[in-house]
Amino acid sequence: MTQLVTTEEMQELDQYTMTTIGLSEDVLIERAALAALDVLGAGAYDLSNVLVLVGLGNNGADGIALARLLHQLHIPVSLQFVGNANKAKPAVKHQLQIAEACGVPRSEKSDFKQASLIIDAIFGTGLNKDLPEGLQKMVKAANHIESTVVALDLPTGVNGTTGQIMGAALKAKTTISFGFIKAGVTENPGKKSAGQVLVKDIGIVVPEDFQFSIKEQ
Ligand SMILES: NC(=O)C1=CN([C@@H]2O[C@H](COP(=O)(O)OP(=O)(O)OC[C@H]3O[C@@H](n4cnc5c(N)ncnc54)[C@H](O)[C@@H]3O)[C@@H](O)[C@H]2O)[C@H](O)CC1
Ligand SMILES: [K+]
Repeated sequence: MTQLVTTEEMQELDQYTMTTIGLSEDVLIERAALAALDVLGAGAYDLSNVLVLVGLGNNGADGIALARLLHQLHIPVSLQFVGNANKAKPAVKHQLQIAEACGVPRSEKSDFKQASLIIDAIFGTGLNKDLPEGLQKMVKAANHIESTVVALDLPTGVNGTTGQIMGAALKAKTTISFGFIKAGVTENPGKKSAGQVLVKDIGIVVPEDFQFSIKEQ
């Protein structure tokens, strides 16, 4: 049986786990990164030159933590910020500090064609409007050269609740859903962007009396 969630429900469960249960944001980010590493390590992906694209929110924090884990395993990886890193959330800046201390390489403007695998850690459940023009162009360029993309939590550009495309959406080979599968990757057009959808437990706790809006399938 699969329980689907809306992005609002996922955010509520994230908050409950952090504020009521007391699992810290950094622990959830680390578990998300370890869960993604588990998928990447299963042998189905070319890890010869991994490019991690990171946004300014916690989806980006997941990506930076994953880049650090890959680097520590001597896998060739580089981090590229999408957006102004100075405007990033504290959790992102903290992960960046750790990654830099571990020597994770940064790239300003990567050549997607050189990457054997792109990790999409730009937007997750926090996407709340159409992608900025510049990012839409980048997404269309990456889709055009058919880069292999693994999306963390949601493919960037897909509305996690409705499955609508917010201007443009990265086309992923695999989407690694943290905690629960978001409804948006089960409905077209979002479903077409998500590729194979996996779900990985990262320790999210559901309150006894929590009412899911989507019936379990
Ligand atoms: N919340 C948690 O405890 C955990 C979340 N995890 C991961 O984090 C994302 C959700 O993170 P959040 O910071 O809420 O949002 P995003 O990273 O998806 O988005 C970043 C940020 O960007 C702003 N924004 C939204 N839409 C746009 C837009 N079109 N243009 C520009 N900027 C935009 C908005 O302010 C967002 O906050 C979740 O998917 C998980 O991957 C951890 O895995 C676990 C803990
Ligand atoms: K993403």
